[in-house]
Amino acid sequence: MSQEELASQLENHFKKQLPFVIYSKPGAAALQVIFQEDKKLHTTSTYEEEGFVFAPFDSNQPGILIKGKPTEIIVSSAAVEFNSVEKTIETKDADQHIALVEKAIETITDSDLKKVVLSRKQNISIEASSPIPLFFRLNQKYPTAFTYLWHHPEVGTWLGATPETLLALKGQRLETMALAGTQSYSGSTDVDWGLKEQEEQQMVTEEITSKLAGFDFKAFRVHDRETYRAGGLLHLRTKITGNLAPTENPLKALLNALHPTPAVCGLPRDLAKSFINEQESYDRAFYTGFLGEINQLQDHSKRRTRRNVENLAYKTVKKTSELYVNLRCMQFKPQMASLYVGGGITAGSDAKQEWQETVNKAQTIASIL
Ligand SMILES: C=C(O[C@H]1C=CC=C(C(=O)O)[C@@H]1O)C(=O)O
Repeated sequence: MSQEELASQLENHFKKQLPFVIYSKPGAAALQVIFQEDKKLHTTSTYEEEGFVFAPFDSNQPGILIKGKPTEIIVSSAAVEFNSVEKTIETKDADQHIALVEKAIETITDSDLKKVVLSRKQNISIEASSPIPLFFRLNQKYPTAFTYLWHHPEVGTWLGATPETLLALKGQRLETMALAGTQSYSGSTDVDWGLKEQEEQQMVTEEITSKLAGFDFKAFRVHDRETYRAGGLLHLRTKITGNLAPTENPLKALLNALHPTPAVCGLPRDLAKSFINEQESYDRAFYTGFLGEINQLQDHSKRRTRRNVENLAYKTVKKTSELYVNLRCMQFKPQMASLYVGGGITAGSDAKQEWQETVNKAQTIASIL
């Protein structure tokens, strides 16, 4: 299918105000799309259905579900090259954000709070009246991210290019990651990291590992820390993997343990949540929530080759869920985009630098507008 044909199918669906999601997994050549043919709002709190879930930051709220299996689409015609421009984003929120960060640093010094992720929302006037061209640009610009466009008439329209996997569960195999610490990318991933970033990321790794300690894993492994490039930014990342013993609805239990991670909330989780709810002056909605496929039956059989014909005997279909943290995202309204950005605050934070980090993060998504 050509990009024009796919874009026109999406435009039709969007004009009829029917729900849909289109997305691309990190590094994948194909796009995945699910069209819902009525306007119903399906929610899930059990995460047992098959479909695509879009869940808010507030873990007491259910996820929105688009039911079913995605259709895989390989776009045949080459995408039109989009020359992104550096958007100058107004900085009128700087004082407010810096004051908030300073308050957090004080609270961290005087209480048991160790880390809190503070964020802001920034509205920008845009020319676009449809989000569909924006999705194609995002997908072209960030091929190694999970890029998506999600729409439900009762909820809204969201787009993003996130570098962070919340969890992937393929059969019994779990993969997750501790992603934190940020610096700008300037041509090399061979960089030094400051103590603040290293400690901040270490806290995330330790917390995720301890949240998973209550599960019965075989071959549990905390991998070596690495520098990971996400567009114009670099992060510190530690992958964490293991084979989970069979249990009833492991996805729900894992979500309870992991969401929201200290990469988007803080430590201890309850204190960080209270600080966010009391001090951030806006509703995060789906920013720092999670999204992705749940309970998809996928064929994980090995390919048939002349040398391993016998593998056909081991055709394995596994229940697969792949969820991402909703970062580097925006809410789309005609002529108006709301960008959401944040960063982890610790005792070692510098308030002005934390502000600048949110400005740099906003570029990821602002550059396609
Ligand atoms: C909260 C965000 O990023 C998180 C993920 C990676 C690095 C982060 C940091 O360095 O602060 C944040 O924890 C965001 O992009 O809005």
